[in-house]
Amino acid sequence: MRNTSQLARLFGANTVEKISHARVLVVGAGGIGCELLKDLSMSGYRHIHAIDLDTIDLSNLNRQFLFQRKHIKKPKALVAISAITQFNPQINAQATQANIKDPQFTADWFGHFDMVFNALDNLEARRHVNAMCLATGVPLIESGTAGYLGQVTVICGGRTECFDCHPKPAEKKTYPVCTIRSTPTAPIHCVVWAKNYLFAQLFGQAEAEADEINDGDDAEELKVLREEAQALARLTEAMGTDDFARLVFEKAFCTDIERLLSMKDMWAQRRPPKPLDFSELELKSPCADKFDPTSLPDYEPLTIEQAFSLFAYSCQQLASRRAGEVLHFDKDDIDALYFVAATASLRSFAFGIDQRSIFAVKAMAGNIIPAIATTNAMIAGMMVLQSILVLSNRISECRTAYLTYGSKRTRTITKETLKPPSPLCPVCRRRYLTMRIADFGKTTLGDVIEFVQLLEGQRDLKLGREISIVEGSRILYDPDYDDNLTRTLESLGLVSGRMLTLASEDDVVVPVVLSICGSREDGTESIVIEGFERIPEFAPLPEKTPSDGNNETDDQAVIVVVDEPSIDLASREQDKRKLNTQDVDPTTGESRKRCAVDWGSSDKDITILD
Ligand SMILES: Nc1ncnc2c1ncn2[C@@H]1O[C@H](COP(=O)(O)OP(=O)(O)OP(=O)(O)O)[C@@H](O)[C@H]1O
Ligand SMILES: [Zn+2]
Repeated sequence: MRNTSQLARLFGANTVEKISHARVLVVGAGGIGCELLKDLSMSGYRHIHAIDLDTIDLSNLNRQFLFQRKHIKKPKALVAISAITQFNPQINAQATQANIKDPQFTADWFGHFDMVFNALDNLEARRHVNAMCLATGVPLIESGTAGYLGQVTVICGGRTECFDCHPKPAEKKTYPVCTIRSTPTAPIHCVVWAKNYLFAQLFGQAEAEADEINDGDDAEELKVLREEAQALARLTEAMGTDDFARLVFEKAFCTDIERLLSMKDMWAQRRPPKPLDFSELELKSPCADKFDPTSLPDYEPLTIEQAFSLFAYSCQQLASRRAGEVLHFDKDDIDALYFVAATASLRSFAFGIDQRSIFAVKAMAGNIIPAIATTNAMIAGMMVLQSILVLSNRISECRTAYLTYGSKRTRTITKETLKPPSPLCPVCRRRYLTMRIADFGKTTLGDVIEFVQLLEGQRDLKLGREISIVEGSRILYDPDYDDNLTRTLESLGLVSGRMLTLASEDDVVVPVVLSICGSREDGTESIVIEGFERIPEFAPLPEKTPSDGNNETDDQAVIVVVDEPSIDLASREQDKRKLNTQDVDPTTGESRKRCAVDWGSSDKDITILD
């Protein structure tokens, strides 16, 4: 760590003092999280809590530098915290392996931190942390990266835009390694396998690391990886010979599938795959020399014979090029695309999965964005700089910063001032209230409802009489479900710090944080409500017109679309450009950027074998 005098020269002695006392939470110890934890510990932060639900994977090691091979399968948060503690033994860091959305992380728990850093990879968790920070008034530093693009912003409830002030692009799906390697069930799984595994292993950079794998905790998994890499390495020796296509085919669509079939348990509840027969298909298909790939339909799924011919043809083409260069998949490289389309199609035939056209495969394969360590490092650094401004109460100097690359802008990093909360934002418009309850063991849900209805008459919560009460995804009460009315909050598992959502029939939402108040001095009220002074003053929402599809009124109404990438490449390109260009704020008419990255993108997850 830099010594205190160096830090004081950089940030000022007062700020260094504040940094050393600040309690900060880092959510996510992956690509950005590892860089961030290292930077925080090197910048004088001492009270750091990291949380991550995941364990370390072989594929994380190329960019998550706090992790080593011996840590595979160990919890990310724990290993990351132990690594930064070695950099600076004076820090008082804690780690938790858990989902940040778990109810144990109550509003009270969030409220104990001075600042929260999001280093996440999905929209849902980001939105949750955003809501918790707004509810508790804790500043949030939000971040995201996608390939060479990155973004950092600061969210201070009531003062700045929040994460939900503008609709985000739909979230994309993540793919566990075993789905890709062993149990594909959808066309995209086959495309990811063809591109990231088969193509990369055969024609990309030789995979040296598999040879260095040591036996350890996860010897089984590593052994299989090593065997697979070695078997493919042996095949590349046959590249350029007449046998090459047959050997690849037999390994990928016969031997490997037979190996999977031998794991009987795996197929107890699933349809087992069928190995494909090279000789049988060879007899039915024209040989590679006479085959013309341009005769294939671009927009229709291939037949198995067409897929086979395309496979043999593209193998031959790529093998002749591979002799002189290492190949990288590029959706515009026609040989590479043909190989991926053909092998994805053959795998789909083997596993009984729907077929996709070459055009659709191009869209799917082209959408995969690699995670880049340098981008993560730059974004993490910017997060720390923003955090120091927040701690010094210089929020007005905080900026949303964008990292761009390859665009026409001359600067790689651009910034823009923070905007006030959007009057249309369903999350910022909420009235975050605190309900103080004297005794969770005595107060019933019925008491709470009675109290809210009384309050409605006095304070105009805009909930009306027909309210429902939800905790997370659990419905506790609605007008058609009153089973819990006589149950105490304690018996419903509600403890201090949990957040209840009160919702009206018209989707007006009032989040209420439960809190214990002990016995009240006057001994009269068992429930009181606080926080009205924090209610933002927004003008009423304009009447909705039928074309206003975008303005959600409540996050419970949001459907996170999990779909495969659109096959409309032209509009995808337009969408991508939209993400990076100036846009007009509908509420102020001002020109503004929306975002540089896809906040919900988990595409990095599918570069499993990079
Ligand atoms: N709800 C959540 N609670 C806690 N941690 C989460 C939650 N959602 C995601 N994370 C963590 O956020 C981190 C995001 O990091 P990153 O985007 O680098 O993903 P990764 O899984 O480490 O890498 P890759 O996906 O490229 O293999 C991950 O470690 C992930 O486990
Ligand atoms: Zn908002």
